[in-house]
Amino acid sequence: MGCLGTISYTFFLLSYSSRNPIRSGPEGFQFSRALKSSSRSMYRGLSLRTSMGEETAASMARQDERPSRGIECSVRKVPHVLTVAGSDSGAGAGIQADLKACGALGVYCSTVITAVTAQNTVGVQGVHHVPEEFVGEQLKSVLSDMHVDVVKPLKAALVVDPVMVSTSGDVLAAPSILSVFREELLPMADIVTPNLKEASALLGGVQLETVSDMYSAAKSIQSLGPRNVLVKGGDLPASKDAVDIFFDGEHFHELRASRIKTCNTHGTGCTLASCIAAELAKGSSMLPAVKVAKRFVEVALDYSKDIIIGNGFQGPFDHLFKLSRVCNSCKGQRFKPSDLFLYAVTDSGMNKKWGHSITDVVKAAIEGGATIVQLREKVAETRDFFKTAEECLEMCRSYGVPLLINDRVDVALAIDADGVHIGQSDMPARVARILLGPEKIIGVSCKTPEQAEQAWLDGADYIGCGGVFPTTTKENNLTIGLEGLKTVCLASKLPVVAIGGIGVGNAHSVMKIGIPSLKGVAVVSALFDRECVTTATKMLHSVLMDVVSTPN
Ligand SMILES: Cc1ncc(COP(=O)(O)OP(=O)(O)O)c(N)n1
Ligand SMILES: Cc1nc(C(=O)O)sc1CCOP(=O)(O)O
Ligand SMILES: [Mg+2]
Repeated sequence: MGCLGTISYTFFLLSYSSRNPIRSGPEGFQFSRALKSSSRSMYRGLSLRTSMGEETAASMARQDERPSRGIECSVRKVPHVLTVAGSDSGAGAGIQADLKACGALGVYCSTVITAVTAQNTVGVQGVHHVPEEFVGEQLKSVLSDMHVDVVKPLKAALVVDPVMVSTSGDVLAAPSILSVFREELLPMADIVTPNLKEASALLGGVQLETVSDMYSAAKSIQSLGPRNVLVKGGDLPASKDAVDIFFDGEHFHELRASRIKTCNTHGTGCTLASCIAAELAKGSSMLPAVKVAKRFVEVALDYSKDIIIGNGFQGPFDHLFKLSRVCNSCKGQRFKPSDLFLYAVTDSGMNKKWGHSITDVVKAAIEGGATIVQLREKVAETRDFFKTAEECLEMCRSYGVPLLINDRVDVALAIDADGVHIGQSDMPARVARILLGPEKIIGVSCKTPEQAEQAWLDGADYIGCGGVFPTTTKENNLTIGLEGLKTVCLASKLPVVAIGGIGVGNAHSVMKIGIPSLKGVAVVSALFDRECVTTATKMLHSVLMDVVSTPN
């Protein structure tokens, strides 16, 4: 593919309030003027509303003037990215990548199209530029309607993805674009995300061949004006990992991801920049946004490494790698969040104390109302654990109750259990997902919103959140309290089960926090450190039923 002339860069303009940002970005050299005038007017609009007081009141009044849609509804703000970019008919990059990446990260994305390309996995066959005035018109349409949802804009941010040389080495920009980047865009940017070739071009053609060169490049590019720089080292020769260098003007961060062996890398740059914008839209600060974005791309590539779409050298990947799994669960074939309602976690020490066999306590818990069982054997020999797990699986299957294995992905695989529960120091959830495949249930212990976000990205099905109360069952366990539980439940995109010191005396207070993602409680001693496990489980079940059947 040759130089595409006007398909010369993509940039994203992002302005946001704490919950409701707007991002936009143009693609095309001829578009820079339209962009500049549009962005100037956007900034004017924003600064008006930023000044609070009368202007904010006026903005809110305008919202109140919105025509009724005929339904009573409470207002819920949605993080909102506006992207201004070109269309890719092959749907791996450009606007299509932005839409998919934002959708996958739970962010609304509106679009202004600057060019329409005819392209596929082989290359770009044609480009049709949208006239500058019409690009401006699209911008105006979106912003004049949707800006009213931005009640408290705090600042504007600009993410610049300098699309000049693609990962496949295609030259996408005329040399003249360089001065536009250096003089106009970079000084405005909050972050710029060049790959190695683009970084080299921005710096007048310097050779970038080592990680140490990338550090110097990040520093030099930052001196051109952007607040943050991410030099992407995906093309670094002889590098085992995909190394990127992030520089915020003061500190460097070397971000590493495993290098996925796949040809399906078309659109990784667009996707990374979209994900950064989406995370910023959700209120993240820059470095965490970059980390989530990098991880998203790594996981998406891994999920898509074997897919075949098109006959060319560089295929697209599946941004919505979650979709097939969501659909499966809709069909009820695998995990149901309601299974977390009364989650029984076994303990061999307690069984020994009461002279119970593990199969007996699992049966007793299920007969008392347990909706899912986890075998948590911390001291058993592998051979014994395997045998016990096989017996318990047979028991659980006969009742239609899922059986998960604590920590031991190997044992889960060996007996074909329904899934695993893993903690922050166990096998990484993304690796467990790869080993177990898309159908098995994976739960991850999380104490913070960041861990919950990561669990979601890693392909987990639910999170276990605790310790809600102090417990003697797990040594040195940090207690996060009901407040900590609330914070994680509010942030989690996955269903949550609360754990730690929960029993008949306090289960009510846990479930009453009333956050929809909280689906139940996971319990060890209140079920198994008892003479009669069935009675103990029935009592807890009845407390939980009271909560769900009592109106607020
Ligand atoms: C449902 C549930 N939530 C949390 C945990 C704790 O898992 P982890 O942090 O890995 O600690 P151990 O259980 O392995 O000691 C859990 N097991 N189940
Ligand atoms: C296994 C476990 N994980 C926890 C966490 O906080 O992640 S607390 C815990 C022990 C829960 O036992 P009990 O119900 O007896 O308090
Ligand atoms: Mg564990």
